[in-house]
Amino acid sequence: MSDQSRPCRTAAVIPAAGRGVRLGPGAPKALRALGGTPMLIHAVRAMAASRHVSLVVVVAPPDGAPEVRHLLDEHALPERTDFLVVPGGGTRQESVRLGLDALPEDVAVVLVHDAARPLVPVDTVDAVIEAVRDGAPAVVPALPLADTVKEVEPGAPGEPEPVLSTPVRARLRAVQTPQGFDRDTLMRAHEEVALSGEGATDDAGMVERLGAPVVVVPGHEEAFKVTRPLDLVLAEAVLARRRANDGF
Ligand SMILES: Nc1ccn([C@@H]2O[C@H](COP(=O)(O)OP(=O)(O)OP(=O)(O)O)[C@@H](O)[C@H]2O)c(=O)n1
Ligand SMILES: C[C@](O)(CO)[C@H](O)COP(=O)(O)O
Repeated sequence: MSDQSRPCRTAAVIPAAGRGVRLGPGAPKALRALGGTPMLIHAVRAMAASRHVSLVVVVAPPDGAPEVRHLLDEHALPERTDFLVVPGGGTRQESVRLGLDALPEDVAVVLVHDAARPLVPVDTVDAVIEAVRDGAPAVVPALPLADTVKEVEPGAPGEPEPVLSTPVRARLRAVQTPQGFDRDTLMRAHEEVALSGEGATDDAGMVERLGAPVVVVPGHEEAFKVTRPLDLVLAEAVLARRRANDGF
């Protein structure tokens, strides 16, 4: 294959099909408002803010693809980026797989980014892409932990749980998204390492099971996941601070 015909585009797959049970009753989490705009639109803009990302695939709630397409059409998004919408599945792993299936052949680098991390800064996105382009098959942004972590023997809800061990905190990282991959490696992981039940909690973990190397680059405090109601309070505050700073 000549250099010119080699696949080279970078695409972002955004799983957005979750219900957001931990956030409480309401619309699917990705469609809930943050600063008056659906969380999903923030996440899409965060990916499209990278000049390297030329395609964004949004994985919508299973029965919500037309609504998501409509949302993308009615919000201002960069013209240089293409957008696709596909319906998602019952687990995050299934939703990511459905997004990967929609990628055109010329995509060589794939980011997988939670719609639930709407405020990731573009520098973090670019750092992940650069590490993949430099040759790492799988890259995760991550931060050191503030809390000490215990491994426990899970018990009944509300019952004391015996502690099994205390991992050395300095060796632990809390991982975020976007996670970046060489496309072939990620496809192979989803084909060979698909896990049943709840599936894998992140894509890099599936690549690890293949035996392929995964590296960590610095994450960002503002790339946190909106999971519980307090996270939404923090996200609103971060957004308000950004908007105030942009005003000056
Ligand atoms: N079947 C699913 C489940 C999750 N996700 C996506 O995976 C990301 C991370 O998941 P999480 O924050 O756990 O979202 P939910 O599954 O919606 O949350 P909950 O477990 O509280 O219902 C989210 O962007 C979510 O939309 C998905 O695309 N398809
Ligand atoms: C992919 C992820 O955001 C990395 O921290 C996380 O594992 C998603 O987990 P969830 O079970 O979907 O909340």
